[in-house]
Amino acid sequence: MPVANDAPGVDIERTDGDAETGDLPINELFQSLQGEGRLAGVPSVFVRTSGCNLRCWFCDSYHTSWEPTHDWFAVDDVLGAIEDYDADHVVLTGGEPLIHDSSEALLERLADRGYHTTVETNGTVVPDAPIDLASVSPKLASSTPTADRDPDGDGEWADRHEERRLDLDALADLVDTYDTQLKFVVTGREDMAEIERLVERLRDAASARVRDDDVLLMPEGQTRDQLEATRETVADLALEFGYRYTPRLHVDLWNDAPGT
Ligand SMILES: C[S@@+](CC[C@H](N)C(=O)[O-])C[C@H]1O[C@@H](n2cnc3c(N)ncnc32)[C@H](O)[C@@H]1O
Ligand SMILES: Nc1nc2[nH]cc(C(=O)O)c2c(=O)[nH]1
Ligand code: SF4
Ligand SMILES: [Mg+2]
Repeated sequence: MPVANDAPGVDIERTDGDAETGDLPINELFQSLQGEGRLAGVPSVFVRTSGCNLRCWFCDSYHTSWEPTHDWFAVDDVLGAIEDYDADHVVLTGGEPLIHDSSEALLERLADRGYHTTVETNGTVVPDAPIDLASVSPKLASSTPTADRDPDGDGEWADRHEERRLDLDALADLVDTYDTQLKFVVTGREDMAEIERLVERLRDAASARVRDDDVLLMPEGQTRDQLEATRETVADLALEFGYRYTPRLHVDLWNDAPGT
């Protein structure tokens, strides 16, 4: 449900608020099967915040990054909307959910209520909040919106994206603080050298162990047709390098329609 257009099944009051008031900019809130990662297939409520500190050219949530749309909601009301569903798992995603301080308040409240929480994050921000699974997707060089790939113009985000996309200290902190999966969007074999180097550096920097099966390769693709073109290559790379493959179930099932 893009909450900016009437959201089916969710009846919460918009506020006039902003970050100052402790509200959250919400792009959509819906129930689906977790499509990615270790918990793929688990029914979950998804809370998608709006706004991101990066601009991946392939972002499948364009309306939270390149062209953000949202309404503001009080954390209590977001919690109420989640509780309207019969679910044990909540996935907080975006955009980049951890750029909002109020995401921490929401995570605290969800933990108090006994929900299992997954946070989908690009790994550049370390929160101070309880999280059951940190689903960290560090961004590779192949994500950078160079002029030829900028969906929105002439590459004006390329430098900022490049400067911000990897923060080894933040990644090590996340790995040391939370149960973490590292979920790389793979566009082709060219990405593997960077993944191997990053995993090695992270193993040196972090105290916690990073197992090969904590490293997930996810094919790039926003549509079934695009995935069709990348998934077999990426599955073969997972076999070759000994990492885990993750499907994108929601794309296979529903072609990544809004609210899925
Ligand atoms: C939209 S992001 C939101 C969370 C956070 N900003 C991040 O990037 O991890 C959710 C997940 O979708 C992945 N993703 C985004 N666009 C994709 C695409 N075109 N193909 C495959 N995965 C994609 C991201 O890497 C991340 O794992
Ligand atoms: N079904 C489904 N699973 C997902 N896992 C991570 C998602 C995300 O956008 O962060 C996502 C999503 O958008 N839909
Ligand atoms: S970090 Fe996540 S939300 Fe931000 S642009 Fe990249 S994929 Fe989209
Ligand atoms: Mg998604």
